[in-house]
Amino acid sequence: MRSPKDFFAPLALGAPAPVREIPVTPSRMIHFFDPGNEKMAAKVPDIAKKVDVLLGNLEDAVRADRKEAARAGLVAIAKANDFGKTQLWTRVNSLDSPWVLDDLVTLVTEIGDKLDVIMVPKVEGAQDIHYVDRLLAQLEARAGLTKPLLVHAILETASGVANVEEIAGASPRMQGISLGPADLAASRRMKTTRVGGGHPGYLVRTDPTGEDLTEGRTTYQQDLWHYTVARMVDACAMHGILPYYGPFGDIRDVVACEDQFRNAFLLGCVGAWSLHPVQIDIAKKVFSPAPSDVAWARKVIAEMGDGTGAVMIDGKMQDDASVKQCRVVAELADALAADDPELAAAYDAATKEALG
Ligand SMILES: CC(=O)SCCNC(=O)CCNC(=O)[C@H](O)C(C)(C)COP(=O)(O)OP(=O)(O)OC[C@H]1O[C@@H](n2cnc3c(N)ncnc32)[C@H](O)[C@@H]1OP(=O)(O)O
Ligand SMILES: CC(=O)C(=O)O
Ligand SMILES: [Mg+2]
Repeated sequence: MRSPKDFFAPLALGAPAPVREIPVTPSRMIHFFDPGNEKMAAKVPDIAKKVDVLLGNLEDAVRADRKEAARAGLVAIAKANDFGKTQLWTRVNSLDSPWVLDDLVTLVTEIGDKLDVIMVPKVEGAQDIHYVDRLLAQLEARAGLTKPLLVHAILETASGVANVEEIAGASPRMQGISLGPADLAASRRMKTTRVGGGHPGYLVRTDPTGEDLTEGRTTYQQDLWHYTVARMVDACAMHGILPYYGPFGDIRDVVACEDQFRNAFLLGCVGAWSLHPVQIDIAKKVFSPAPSDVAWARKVIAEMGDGTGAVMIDGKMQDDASVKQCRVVAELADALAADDPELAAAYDAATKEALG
């Protein structure tokens, strides 16, 4: 553990100083693509206009014999394009793999100035972040980078969950954490066989109403990921970094995908992954607050004045704690609306109606 006094010191001579605050730019969807897949790569310039984050994936879902092609493809795409405000991230291979060292050396030295965040899979504890932290500092110094790269961890091992608080605070580079439900299920020896989402067998049932135990008993499916997402959100909030839901693998089931994303949004996550173009608009819709919620938040803020005391608004008691929640929603809405005239108009129209 570094001394608090040294926490913000660069870890290599010539490396840029770490950031003091994680930049909070929109990241409602982290759109995954395989940079070695020519069909997908061809779509990237157009997709970049629709997403907050574009992520060149080098890890799982890229075949072993395509790892080098994916890495080279990402270098070529980054060099050939300027994605403007759309962030460019990558997911490198896991730290125990034969590819990760070349991933980091190549990407940082070739396109380190184009990359915003490096996603590290299968993080087990702070030691994994410390390793990446030092290596990145050395490579940043070699590449002459002036802006430090940020690090995002995937929460997808049982030990990662047990250590999530120390992972979140392991380095000033830590930008955020995503839930990785597929590898996490495997690591925990859960008996699911899918990528994220719920399971019909994970349920509670109402009490029996008579002798027949099968009659008249409603069942309610439960959220397999509630505990982990809530714990991840707390760890991230404690350390001033951003939590995300990860992938929803049933691409066809756009309805359940929206539900899973919304659960994460309500619990505090700022975004989720889109694996397929069809999931981009789902994430945009879910992780942009609804106009009616924004209008309500703005109304409470307006009526609460300096935020102290208690008032009744439409029959509901408001005080310091509820106005703080309203500020979270209103500030997020303002940040998103600043770059999206359509969203800004929807928020303003709903606010006008609510305020009369
Ligand atoms: C557990 C984890 O680690 S999750 C993270 C790792 N997984 C990933 O990154 C998966 C990324 N996504 C994909 O590989 C693909 O979307 C798949 C395999 C899920 C589905 O691919 P397909 O069967 O080709 O889907 P589909 O036929 O609907 O695709 C339609 C078009 O969109 C393109 N497309 C599909 N996914 C993407 C994407 N993520 N980004 C850009 N374009 C895409 C396809 O190439 C296809 O192009 P075409 O019309 O020119 O042929
Ligand atoms: C996100 C991811 O990598 C997983 O679910 O395993
Ligand atoms: Mg995984």
